[in-house]
Amino acid sequence: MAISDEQFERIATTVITGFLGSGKTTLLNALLTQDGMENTAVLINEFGDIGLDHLLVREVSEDVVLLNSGCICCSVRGDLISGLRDLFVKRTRGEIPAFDRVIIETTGLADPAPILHTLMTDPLLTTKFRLDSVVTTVDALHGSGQLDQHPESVKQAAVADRILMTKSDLADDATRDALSARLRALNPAAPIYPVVNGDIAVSRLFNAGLYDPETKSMDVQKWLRDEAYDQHGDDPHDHGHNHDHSHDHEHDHEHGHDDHDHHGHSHDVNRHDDHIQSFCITFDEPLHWDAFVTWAEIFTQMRGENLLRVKGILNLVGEDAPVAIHAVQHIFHPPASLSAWPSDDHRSRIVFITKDLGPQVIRDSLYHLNAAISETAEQGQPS
Ligand SMILES: Nc1nc2c(ncn2[C@@H]2O[C@H](COP(=O)(O)OP(=O)(O)OP(=O)(O)O)[C@@H](O)[C@H]2O)c(=O)[nH]1
Repeated sequence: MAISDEQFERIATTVITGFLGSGKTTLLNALLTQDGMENTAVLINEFGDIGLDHLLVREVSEDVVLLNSGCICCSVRGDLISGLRDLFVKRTRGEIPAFDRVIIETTGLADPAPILHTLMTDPLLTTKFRLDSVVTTVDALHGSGQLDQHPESVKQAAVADRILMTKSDLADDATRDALSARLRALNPAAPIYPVVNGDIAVSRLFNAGLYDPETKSMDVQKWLRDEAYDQHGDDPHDHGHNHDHSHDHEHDHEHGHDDHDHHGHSHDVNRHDDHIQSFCITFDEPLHWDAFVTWAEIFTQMRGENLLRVKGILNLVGEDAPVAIHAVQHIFHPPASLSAWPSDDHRSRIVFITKDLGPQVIRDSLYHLNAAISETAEQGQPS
């Protein structure tokens, strides 16, 4: 699925998030010593003890700008915009090296949504930078308690493309396994890598976005990973949840525990995280774009805070090729038109990680909106 080089001229951006003290700075320090990281610019909230002369490090403050809605989930970060713009201008003028990647480290208490919204919506940033991956650090020992007590910690795990279980040397097998199962239930598609002192190859963390710079194409299947989620079929009257947990998670954690289900999220674990659900909704019949847009407007306006992360590939009426959609809470990324289907599976598939919002209401509302628009379109046809 070749696409124009323009997409790849945009600078890949990785966001590192994770709870206070979960090892973000340790990770960043370790990453920056690896080969191939020489052209990386870093934006961090505090300088801390990072001191790498050859790198471009710039501090950003907690300057958050509320959009018209006045909602913190929908805010954009003015400092992030000015920080990235400033870096880009200096790069263009040759005042700093031509970095080809940016890493943004958030503060430990940050809700990552405003940062992602900023990268997804600011008109200048979206033409110069592309969100490549969200990497979330979770403390192997304290992560479970933090998920219980801090909603930001749950959001940080839910929006991740990659989860690093940091300080894996400090937790025993049972603790790591329980946390791993819980994280998998929260975010089935993100690979979970156990890490000690930030020691992980950068290649595992980058290139998680829709655009694959190695092949210069869009790798939808790798990005969507809908096979990792529970599937909810297209019959609105059949809400039997298919608990076929044939998930295919990458998982480096090898310590032979027979009592741990390495291939699925256990329902014992789900009970502890009753508010968060992850699922995939599929539609066999093509969708009307108007139906999807109407649905998206209603849900982002009314339930945006409950939509932690949404990704999908849509089969649209009248279109031969699919469209990729992507949202974080209230904000939808501009849809990306693909040139062809990635496989023979031409169903629309949308994966959701939600809070207090189940698949049935989402599925039914989109199904009925689509049916209503189909009916209207058919009635408008000359007989
Ligand atoms: N034993 C062990 N300690 C670690 C590991 N990773 C980080 N630490 C320690 O954990 C502490 C917190 O690590 P940081 O990297 O500062 O965590 P952070 O997420 O950047 O912290 P904040 O910026 O305060 O949110 C430090 O004392 C690290 O040395 C690890 O894998 N194993």
